[in-house]
Amino acid sequence: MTYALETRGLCKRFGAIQVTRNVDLKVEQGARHALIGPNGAGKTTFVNLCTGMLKPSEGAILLNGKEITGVSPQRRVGNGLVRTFQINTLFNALTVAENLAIPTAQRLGKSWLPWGKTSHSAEVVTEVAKLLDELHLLPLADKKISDLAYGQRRLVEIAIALALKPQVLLLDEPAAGIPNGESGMILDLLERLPQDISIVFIEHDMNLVFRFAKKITVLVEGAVLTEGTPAEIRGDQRVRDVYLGRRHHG
Ligand SMILES: Nc1ncnc2c1ncn2[C@@H]1O[C@H](COP(=O)(O)OP(=O)(O)OP(=O)(O)O)[C@@H](O)[C@H]1O
Repeated sequence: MTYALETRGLCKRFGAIQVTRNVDLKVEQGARHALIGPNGAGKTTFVNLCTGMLKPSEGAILLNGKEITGVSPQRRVGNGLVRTFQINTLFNALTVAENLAIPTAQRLGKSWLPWGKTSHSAEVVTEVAKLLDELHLLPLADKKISDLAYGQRRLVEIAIALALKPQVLLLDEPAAGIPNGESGMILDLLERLPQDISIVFIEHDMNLVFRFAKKITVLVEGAVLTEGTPAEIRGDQRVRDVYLGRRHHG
């Protein structure tokens, strides 16, 4: 079986500190795969290893069966492995459509200067409108990022990653900072994503995790504690112990 994304024996050490321990993760095609674990479990480090922002100390990363361990972060994006960007990478003075035009133009190999109307490419404009429509975000198209509510900015972040046409999308805490009870707007968007995109997401909002994930991997102290379906993870006493703050010894 060829996995959309796979890691084999992935390890990361910062000097004497081992942050990722022998992680074998298999992300199936079209997955809705959550990576959970307490603070400091190594989730963000794992994502950074997958995207190439960090170099592993040992192990291999495969995208659709092809090893990408030594491939640059930019080429990984070109190969279809995309992560969400943090909010502070949005251009506040530009509109939502203009923010989306930048990665769309990049993917289509066109230049895009929002302030130079003559450089507007019809293809970019059409693609942006199509994406906004698919995500039900057309009403936000002409709003400046600075005028959006926090949760809406998080939606734009995901849209920007989608503009790069990912095969594997890594979402780093899509609902972080969104007030309790409002994460529904993120779930609505996630549920509208094309089924053929394989999604790996880190999230602390367990409500969102249990509603969206089909498979959950639990990381503790840099290693995989266990993985399974939401029902299996919900019923696992070791997972409960970890979240209640008791150390795991088995
Ligand atoms: N550059 C670094 N040098 C040394 N230690 C690091 C470095 N980056 C991360 N760590 C350590 O690695 C551990 C895992 O951090 P990481 O941010 O990956 O965890 P996390 O599971 O994403 O946590 P959180 O849920 O709080 O975001 C932490 O103890 C952190 O202090």
